[in-house]
Amino acid sequence: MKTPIISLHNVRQIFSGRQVLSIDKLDINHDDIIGLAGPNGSGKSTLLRILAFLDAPSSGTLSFMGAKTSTKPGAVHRQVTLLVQEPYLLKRTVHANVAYGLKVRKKSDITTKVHNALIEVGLDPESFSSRHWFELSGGEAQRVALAARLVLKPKVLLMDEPTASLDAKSATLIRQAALKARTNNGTSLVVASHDLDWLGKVSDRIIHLEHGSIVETS
Ligand SMILES: Nc1ncnc2c1ncn2[C@@H]1O[C@H](COP(=O)(O)OP(=O)(O)OP(=O)(O)O)[C@@H](O)[C@H]1O
Repeated sequence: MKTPIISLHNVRQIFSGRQVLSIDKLDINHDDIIGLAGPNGSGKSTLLRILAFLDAPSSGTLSFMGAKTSTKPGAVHRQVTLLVQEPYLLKRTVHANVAYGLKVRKKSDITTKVHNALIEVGLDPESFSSRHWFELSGGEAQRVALAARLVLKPKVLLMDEPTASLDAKSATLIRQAALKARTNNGTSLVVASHDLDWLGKVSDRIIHLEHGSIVETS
């Protein structure tokens, strides 16, 4: 069995003296698609931020590819990415948004890669590449933000409520793009959502959180 990409052991998160997360063990393996379900305040976003190495837990250990780490080293930074519920877009065109990470990493064939990433999320490159951030609907902006992450072919993509306030068609397109990322690039996914029907269609297993603890895995 391969080393998990991310492992959590006895992780606790305490905010203002209150424990909001308590996970004894959780492994994110290669090719996993894990759903996170649970009521408001059950700890889904808190867990995603820890898995993204954005917040260090109050206690417990966190490993990336078998090596213990609490901070976000450069290698992790490039390979683990979190798509938040209301993603920030650069105040530029769609093309510039999706190309940004590729330029920072000095990648080649940027135009082709941006073109393909937009197709993956169901946005026609001809009509969307030159549009500005303010000319997009909420669902389109969400998909541009997803394209900007998928184009970097991360090892792990974490998504917090990616379909909240989206219509059924956009939700389906996001699901298809997530599944394609695993098939084409071997990306593992962890997705928090209140839409259990959508989550069931995309996930291999669903972890149910309540009061910060895993109460069921289905
Ligand atoms: N920075 C913070 N400081 C203090 N408390 C926090 C902080 N962030 C989250 N919390 C608390 O931690 C608990 C878990 O919050 P979290 O956002 O992880 O839940 P969630 O399952 O993602 O909820 P939702 O479904 O509403 O998005 C909540 O009680 C919340 O109030």
